[in-house]
Amino acid sequence: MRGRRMGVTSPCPQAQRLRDALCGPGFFACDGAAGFAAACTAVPADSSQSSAVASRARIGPCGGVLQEAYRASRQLHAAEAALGEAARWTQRKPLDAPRRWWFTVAAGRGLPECEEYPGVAAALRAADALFAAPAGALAEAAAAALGLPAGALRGAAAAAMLRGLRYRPTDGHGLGISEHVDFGDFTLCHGDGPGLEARAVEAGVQRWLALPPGQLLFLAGPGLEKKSAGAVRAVRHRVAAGAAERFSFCRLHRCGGGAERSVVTSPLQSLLHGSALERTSLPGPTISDGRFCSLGGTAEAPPRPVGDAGSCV
Ligand SMILES: O=C(O)CCC(=O)C(=O)O
Ligand SMILES: [Fe+2]
Repeated sequence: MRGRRMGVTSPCPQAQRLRDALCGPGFFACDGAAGFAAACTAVPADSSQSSAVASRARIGPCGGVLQEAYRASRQLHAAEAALGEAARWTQRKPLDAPRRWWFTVAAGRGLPECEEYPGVAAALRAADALFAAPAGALAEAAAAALGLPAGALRGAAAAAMLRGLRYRPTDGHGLGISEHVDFGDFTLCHGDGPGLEARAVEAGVQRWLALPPGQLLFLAGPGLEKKSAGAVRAVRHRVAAGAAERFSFCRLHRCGGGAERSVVTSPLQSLLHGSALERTSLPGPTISDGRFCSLGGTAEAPPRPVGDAGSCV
């Protein structure tokens, strides 16, 4: 069933590319989603800097909402860490010797409000909305590209939960999160440093592929696998232990959190493409706005090399 075509008639090149990525690896980098375009990956972590400064450098100075969200996440995690077992907003795993901590932003769940952590809740809600916009566009585009009934993935962007994760630095042994698939239709991830790895199968050989930090990454989930009758496979992924503290955001879509409602999404402002993954000869889609076929010329835009910081310093 894997790679089976799903009854799409004359797909536009971008929809074709999206379908190839979904039915192939199931994961890809989304380059150019509004608010994520400025994320920089070129500045390597400098061991002479504090991890917070190094992380900021990797996110880039022009990340806007995202940069504020990472600042808020660091602030919340630091405050919670100081509380130890009395922490109220974060969970941790493993319980006895935690390697990662996370808090959740979702409908019906509280966030630390103003007096306690000034600006934190607002920054995290803004981050949630930042992820929701490309999620809505991707849900529509993926349904169309796969030939699923219109609206098959509608509501996924709203029924979501955003996790703000922190990984402690390690001696490089073990894993921050062991191998798993997420729940829901798909996950969008963004990390401030390396660590996230996806299982890729090339020529029948499986290997762990390091996914680039500082980029918005799409990972197919079991919901999409089921809805596509196995044409798309949920992506197995894990987080490798790293020498630097790592922060990330992951938004899981249609995962039972939040109310089902249709969302009106703003179009993606420029390109999404799989540049980082193309380096590894895995296909990645070139996607423009929620309709995908409307900007035909952009499909030919050359891939941006990994680590190209663009206008960011
Ligand atoms: O931190 C990451 O980049 C991935 C986290 C993850 O896989 C998860 O929370 O399910
Ligand atoms: Fe995950």
